[in-house]
Amino acid sequence: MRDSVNTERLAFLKMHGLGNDFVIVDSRGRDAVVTPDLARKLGDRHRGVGYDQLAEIRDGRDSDIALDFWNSDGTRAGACGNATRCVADIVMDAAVRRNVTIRTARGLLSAKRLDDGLVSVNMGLPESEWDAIPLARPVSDLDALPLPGKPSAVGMGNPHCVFFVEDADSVDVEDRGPSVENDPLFPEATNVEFVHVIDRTEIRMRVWERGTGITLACGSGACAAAVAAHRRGLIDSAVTVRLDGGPLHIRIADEGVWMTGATAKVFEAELDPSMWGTTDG
Ligand SMILES: N[C@@H](CCC[C@H](N)C(=O)O)C(=O)O
Repeated sequence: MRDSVNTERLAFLKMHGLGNDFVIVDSRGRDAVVTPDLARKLGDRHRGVGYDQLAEIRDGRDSDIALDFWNSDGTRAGACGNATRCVADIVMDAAVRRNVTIRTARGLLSAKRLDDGLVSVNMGLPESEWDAIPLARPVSDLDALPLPGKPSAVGMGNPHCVFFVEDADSVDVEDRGPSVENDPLFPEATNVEFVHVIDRTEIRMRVWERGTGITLACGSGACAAAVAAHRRGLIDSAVTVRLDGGPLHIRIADEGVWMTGATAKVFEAELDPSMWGTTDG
């Protein structure tokens, strides 16, 4: 056996949801191709393509499609709300449909196109047990974690730590994000949100994403922020989350947390074979 050079070009699509940007690889009808190494290489904004998350589309068994998510540092993510909306957008377009079901590590999600063209996804019910979020140990109150600032912990298929601050715009996210992301209270690390309440239907949020860093928007983070604010009695069940990249509309319902917002295609391209290694020949 010797290594032979991979000559296959890998097609991908670049999309974004409010500036939260994604590389989308369609692996339906074949084995998965994304590895931690490929995810890291592709995620490099200088030597690769650059993205916040990579979404690999897989064949669905009990759903229309399945989705795997990767962060730009090569780690896996259990949920990615904006990438789910972006993929739902193109899958619904291709099938000339207005709804789609998507199997993710988080569970079975459903998405639909609204009359105004925006894509809405039901991100499921928030996790409210410490070991499902997950936290490293039980805490007496998920809305007053034993950390400076007493943030809230919310699981949306991935962990979130939501800080309520006076002014989200004046938080040094790059300074505060990484230490919370890697606090031992979060055995799988965490996404970190800084939020202030504008009124009962509007909040402002900035985010530090686990495995990626500062992003212009985070869909699961917006859901987590709304859930935390609602649990604290600060907002109604429908709220607009004002992110650096634009607004996301969140509605907390009995069947799950709905997230609605814009999606955009950027370009389609093919990855040079040299970028994605060798195969045994
Ligand atoms: N941008 C995403 C969340 C991405 C996953 C996250 N970084 C993690 O590791 O959990 C979204 O729109 O939800």
